[in-house]
Amino acid sequence: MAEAMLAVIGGSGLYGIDGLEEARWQEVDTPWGAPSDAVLTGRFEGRPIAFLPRHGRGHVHAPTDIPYRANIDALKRLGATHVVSLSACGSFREEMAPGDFVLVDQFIDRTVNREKSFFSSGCVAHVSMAHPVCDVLAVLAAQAARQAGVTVHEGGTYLAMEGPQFSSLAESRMYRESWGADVIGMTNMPEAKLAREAELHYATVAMVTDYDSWHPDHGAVDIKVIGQVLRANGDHARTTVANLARLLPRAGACKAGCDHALDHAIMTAPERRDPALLARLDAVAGRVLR
Ligand SMILES: CSC[C@H]1O[C@H](OP(=O)(O)O)[C@H](O)[C@@H]1O
Ligand SMILES: Nc1ncnc2[nH]cnc12
Repeated sequence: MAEAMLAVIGGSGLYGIDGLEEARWQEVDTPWGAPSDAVLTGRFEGRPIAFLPRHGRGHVHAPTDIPYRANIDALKRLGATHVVSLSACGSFREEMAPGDFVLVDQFIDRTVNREKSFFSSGCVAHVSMAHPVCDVLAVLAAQAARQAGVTVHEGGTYLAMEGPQFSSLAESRMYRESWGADVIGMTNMPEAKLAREAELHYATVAMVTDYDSWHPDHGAVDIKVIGQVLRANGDHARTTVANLARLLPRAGACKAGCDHALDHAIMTAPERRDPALLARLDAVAGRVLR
């Protein structure tokens, strides 16, 4: 089995991490275009780690325009086996309060304007998304966040909306009351789908910044308040990453079978596959295509 390597995708407010040995920002070319930014690589207590700011340094990419495929391909190409997303989110639950972290275990994908798969005509594949999160990685991330002093909620459904505008009050109520969503954000889809196609273990640390717009005592979500919570959360997020890097070597096999998600997924007959598409799939699907 390949040595576990942690990659972190940093969301809003998290554009770098400190304390890496041999730290360097590395440009990575991918067949899917350029990633959001260069990737910060290095070692943490001797263990390899990669960090990619999802919106780019200086927050240049809107949720719709993030190059999700290039990001996942670049991390896989660098040798990552485990990807943790750190993401700001709104909360639909009273008990999931601003400052808390939620280890999401399900997603509802409401995004409509993004490239969602590495596969297409010429190499068709269907992976399972029944259990989109790596249970082993999520448990370790929860432990890492608790060690950092954060209130952690294990399990929750993340609704991914297109954005960039926040939800209306009617949408906020519908997601909360009828759809059973627990948190809301704009970026974890198609990221989680692509990580599964690339056979990466994936988990999300959803950092609650607000109560969206449903809460009678909190009024409408306010970007100024989100910014304040994100700044206050910065140290918790960075300590969680450091703790997780220490815990990761303990990761074993997961129930979702993340690292062999493509075992029976490709439908297109070998002789009918498009060589140009196969070439683009070298990193994400090389294990089953070689
Ligand atoms: C800054 S609030 C809205 C913005 O923050 C979240 O991004 P990320 O998941 O990268 O932390 C949310 O999804 C929106 O893109
Ligand atoms: N309420 C909210 N809706 C969507 N994305 C968010 N990111 C942080 N808070 C959010």
